[in-house]
Amino acid sequence: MDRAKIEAGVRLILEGVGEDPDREGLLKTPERVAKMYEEVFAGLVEDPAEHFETTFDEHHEEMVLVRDIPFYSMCEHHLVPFFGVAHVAYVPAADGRICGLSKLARLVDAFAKRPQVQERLTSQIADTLMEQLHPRGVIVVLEAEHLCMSMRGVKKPGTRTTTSAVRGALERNQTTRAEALSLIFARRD
Ligand SMILES: Nc1nc2c(ncn2[C@@H]2O[C@H](COP(=O)(O)OP(=O)(O)OP(=O)(O)O)[C@@H](O)[C@H]2O)c(=O)[nH]1
Ligand SMILES: [Zn+2]
Repeated sequence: MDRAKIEAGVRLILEGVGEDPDREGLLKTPERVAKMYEEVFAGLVEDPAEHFETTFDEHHEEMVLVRDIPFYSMCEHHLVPFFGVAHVAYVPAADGRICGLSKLARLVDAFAKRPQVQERLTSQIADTLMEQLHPRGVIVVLEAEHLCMSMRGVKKPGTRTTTSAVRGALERNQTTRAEALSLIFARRD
């Protein structure tokens, strides 16, 4: 990532809004923001497939669901955060492999840490899981609040957007899909 370019851009934004980028409190702001962007856009320089180098041959053919994976992403239209939880479930194939549970959360992060729209983030997680594990099916559900809808524009704080991506057997088999959805949306208390 080109830190100098980000810093120059932030300085221009500060000037653009009528601030003085040379006043004490703002002196290090371009540098801080550049460091922050390196962190929140780290997914741009990461290959999500790398998280699936280690998998296990477990012959488990029932559904695996990791629910409530917190994520933070950046809306590509306004460059403000959208954030919430991801639920990722897959059904391993008969001759298929399972992955470490943490890898599902790493996969979510790899795609969340980019300029995104929620729909694409959801599909990318599902498609990569299909490619890497060749499972019978995958379902990914994301629930998120978009700050571009809360703090500005239409100003509707508290709205949550739910997106889903269903692949493979879960797409075809209504009973398995219903089971996944009832586990995902089961009451938490
Ligand atoms: N589908 C989709 N839309 C998004 C997402 N994040 C933000 N948006 C929307 O992207 C749209 C951009 O619309 P524009 O009309 O180009 O931009 P705008 O004038 O700033 O729109 P307002 O937010 O309505 O003020 C807005 O309706 C946002 O709510 C997302 O993840 N998915
Ligand atoms: Zn936005």
